[in-house]
Amino acid sequence: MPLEREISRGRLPAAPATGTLPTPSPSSPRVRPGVPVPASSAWREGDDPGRRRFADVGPLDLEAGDRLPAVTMAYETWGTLDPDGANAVLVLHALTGDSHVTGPAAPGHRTAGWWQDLVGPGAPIDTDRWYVVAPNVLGGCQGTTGPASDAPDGRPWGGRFPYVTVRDQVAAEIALADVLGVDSWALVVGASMGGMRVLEWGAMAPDRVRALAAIATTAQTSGEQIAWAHTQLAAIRADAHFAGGHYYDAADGEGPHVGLGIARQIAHTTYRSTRELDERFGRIPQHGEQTLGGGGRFAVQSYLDHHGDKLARRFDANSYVALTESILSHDLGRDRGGVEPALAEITARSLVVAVDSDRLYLPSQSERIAAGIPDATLRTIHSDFGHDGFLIEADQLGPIVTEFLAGA
Ligand SMILES: CC(=O)SCCNC(=O)CCNC(=O)[C@H](O)C(C)(C)COP(=O)(O)OP(=O)(O)OC[C@H]1O[C@@H](n2cnc3c(N)ncnc32)[C@H](O)[C@@H]1OP(=O)(O)O
Ligand SMILES: N[C@@H](CCO)C(=O)O
Repeated sequence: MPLEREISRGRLPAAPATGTLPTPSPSSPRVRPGVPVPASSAWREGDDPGRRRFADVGPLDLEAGDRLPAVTMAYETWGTLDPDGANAVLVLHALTGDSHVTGPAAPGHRTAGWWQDLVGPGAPIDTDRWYVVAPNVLGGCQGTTGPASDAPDGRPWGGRFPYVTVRDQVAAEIALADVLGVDSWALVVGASMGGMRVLEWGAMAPDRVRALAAIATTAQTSGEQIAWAHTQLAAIRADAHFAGGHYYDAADGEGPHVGLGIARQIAHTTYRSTRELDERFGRIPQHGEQTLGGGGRFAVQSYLDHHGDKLARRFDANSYVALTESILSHDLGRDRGGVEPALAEITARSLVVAVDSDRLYLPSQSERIAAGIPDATLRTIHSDFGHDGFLIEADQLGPIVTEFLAGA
């Protein structure tokens, strides 16, 4: 995709005075733990694209020592599970993604699927062939148990939500696979934070992952990645409306939208490349704004304001904190003798994809993964857009995934 120079002309609408925080509101009939969902009951894309399903997967003992007494997983499926169960594909979303991988915007999903060009009928992950499952991550805010869910006392967990690790998130996804009756996945695929879970799937359940694809990710969160995350967490926690995570019942109805927006702005800068920000925006003033002593913004400031505001309207700050902390915890080598020994134990046929301009999840981190997994192929996407290349460069990622799946 060519680098565009288009600058939005519009000013943003004012941020809402009161919060409209998304809260999990499971409304579909629940799947009971241990009761497989018959393939024939899986809803087909187009039937009701906004309808998530929910599975109660029971209690979860967490790595850091706490216990979630009840976990609900929200998920969507496309396609039909073959009678032999051999065609199941698990798609794992990144930090602020959700289960809506593909399909049109619909109630509960304000936008079309985030991997629309990669997953769907006739797409590289062809839902006419594959039974695709996409859960919302543990700790998230799109239907799966997270900080906005009710604790046993009937009030939202809020700041009391326990620390969850990437391994806890995968443990919850393994429990979901049990509920769905999927014994082994033909492919587990994800990028960024989703890629961390992909690797943990390969390490935690090697007999249940026949192939994996880890995209724009790392086997171990680095010091620099922790540093970027730290300032994002600090921005949220410094917002007086955060109140230690106990803001759902705030008397003034306010949430920490400002802090969350700033966190997103920091993050979004790391998601894009130096070259893009310089060539696309450079020093151009935002349309109609005076930057030299006039209190106005450069276009890139307006762009970041836009992305910060947009996330603050659709995401829960407590989930952002919980998921960011899970990223901090990520270390495939923890209690496994180190990263290389852990990678060496992964038996799945593996695809590792780097984005060459990614300055957050560095190509060298993908190289390390590919060098460590015995049966791994490394491919590189060439992009002007940095880390977000995994979302933008479907025309490159698609053929790579198609080729990899051809060997399935
Ligand atoms: C698995 C997952 O990660 S799911 C989550 C994926 N979704 C997100 O991350 C949401 C945030 N969005 C993004 O990160 C990106 O938009 C992507 C990766 C989805 C797509 O990237 P691009 O197509 O390059 O979009 P880009 O970064 O240019 O953003 C476009 C937006 O910026 C706005 N914009 C561009 N320039 C300016 C400006 N000067 N001032 C204000 N707004 C601006 C556009 O109007 C557009 O707004 P809209 O998205 O509300 O329509
Ligand atoms: N845009 C992606 C980047 C993180 O990988 C997200 O928000 O999840």
